[in-house]
Amino acid sequence: MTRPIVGIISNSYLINDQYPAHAGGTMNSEAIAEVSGALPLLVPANPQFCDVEALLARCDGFLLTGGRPNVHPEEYGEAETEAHGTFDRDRDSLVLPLIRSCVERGQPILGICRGFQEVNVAMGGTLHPEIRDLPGRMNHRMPPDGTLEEKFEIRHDVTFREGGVFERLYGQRIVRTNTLHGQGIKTAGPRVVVDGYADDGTPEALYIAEAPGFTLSVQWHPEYRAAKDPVSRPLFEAFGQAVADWASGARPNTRAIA
Ligand SMILES: N[C@@H](CCC(=O)NCCCC(=O)O)C(=O)O
Repeated sequence: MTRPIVGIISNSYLINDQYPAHAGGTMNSEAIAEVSGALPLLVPANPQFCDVEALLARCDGFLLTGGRPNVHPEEYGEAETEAHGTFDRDRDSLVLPLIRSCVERGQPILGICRGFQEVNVAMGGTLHPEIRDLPGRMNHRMPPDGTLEEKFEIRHDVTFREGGVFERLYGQRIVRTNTLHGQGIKTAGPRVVVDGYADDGTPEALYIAEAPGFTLSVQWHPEYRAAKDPVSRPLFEAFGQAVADWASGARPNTRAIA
């Protein structure tokens, strides 16, 4: 049987500070291939090379990966400041409409870190430029000079809403996760259900209310040690099931939900 195809949203890099490239972390491909059971296909995140319609037709679901550049504040109606850091306007212009189409059609998406923030912005929410500057918040950024193990170290609890989707997925209300981000959700979009929080109040898990398909997204990085980590594995397995269903031709009844 052919495997379902998951489009992995890439990031733009300069190799050796010179050669422009689209790249995706190997751990994303590993999680999709080995835990979700799908074929990972790297998507150049730039509307110059691919359009939403073609992606929706070719892929069975999308992994909205993490990424250093932040979603541009104009996408949520705010002016750019120095605190907003660097951007990737090409990724913004491809991925935000792609998310809205997937939500409407019921085509599966799994958002991670920047991808989690993109889902909120695509659905009408806003972001804080730097959450560690907010009173009572911890620093959620990775140590700048650490090893990979230190950067992806498990650092805080996430508590899920009682009886919510994530509690049902994990069979428990509290899990422990890594954390590698500077921004965070300020206001949730009208249909964005924040289903889990860190102890300092930072939104960590969400889904889209009344979406016909899989929309679970997380602020942490489940792609790290996805096959072994007990918090990562169930999420990638559930996403794999959703993309397999989509690939088999199963379509959610969007009319009943609208
Ligand atoms: N830029 C956003 C999202 C953070 C994020 O996705 N981090 C992953 C970094 C992966 C990499 O190093 O390329 C924020 O800071 O909140």
